Amino acid sequence: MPELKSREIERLIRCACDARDHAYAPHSHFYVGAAVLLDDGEIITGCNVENASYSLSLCAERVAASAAVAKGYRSWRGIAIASLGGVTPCGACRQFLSEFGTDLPVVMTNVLDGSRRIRKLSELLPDAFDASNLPSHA
Ligand SMILES: O=c1ccn([C@H]2C[C@H](O)[C@@H](CO)O2)c(=O)[nH]1
Ligand SMILES: [Zn+2]
Repeated sequence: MPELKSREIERLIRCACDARDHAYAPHSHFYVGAAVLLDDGEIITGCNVENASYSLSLCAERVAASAAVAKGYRSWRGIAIASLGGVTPCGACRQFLSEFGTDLPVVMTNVLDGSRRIRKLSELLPDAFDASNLPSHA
């Protein structure tokens, strides 16, 4: 994928794997890390944060994305997700991420063997709901 250089992908994956070490997942025991690459090369990470009231749990992707926004960064070059099996983001996260760009490259890594798949967010969520669907949109 032209937008990300291979050394950037490796760095992003490493950060997502490191963030996964902080995952708080005492209920599912499914540990996930995510890392967002910013335009200036900085990387911001997140992990899943579960709750005894299950539906309050936060996915790693949304934690990382929100942390980036909270630091003032809304323009990203890519996101990596590290998990057992290299899972794809859930539907809620696809929608959440699409707010900030449908072209975003999503790197999904299996922590067991380092294998990865890369897809554009628009491939994972075609025809996303966006602001143009709102009545207030000009
Ligand atoms: O892409 C994914 C898929 C799942 N999870 C989390 C949510 C929950 O804490 C646990 C099990 O679904 O994994 C993520 O963080 N990202
Ligand atoms: Zn999710």
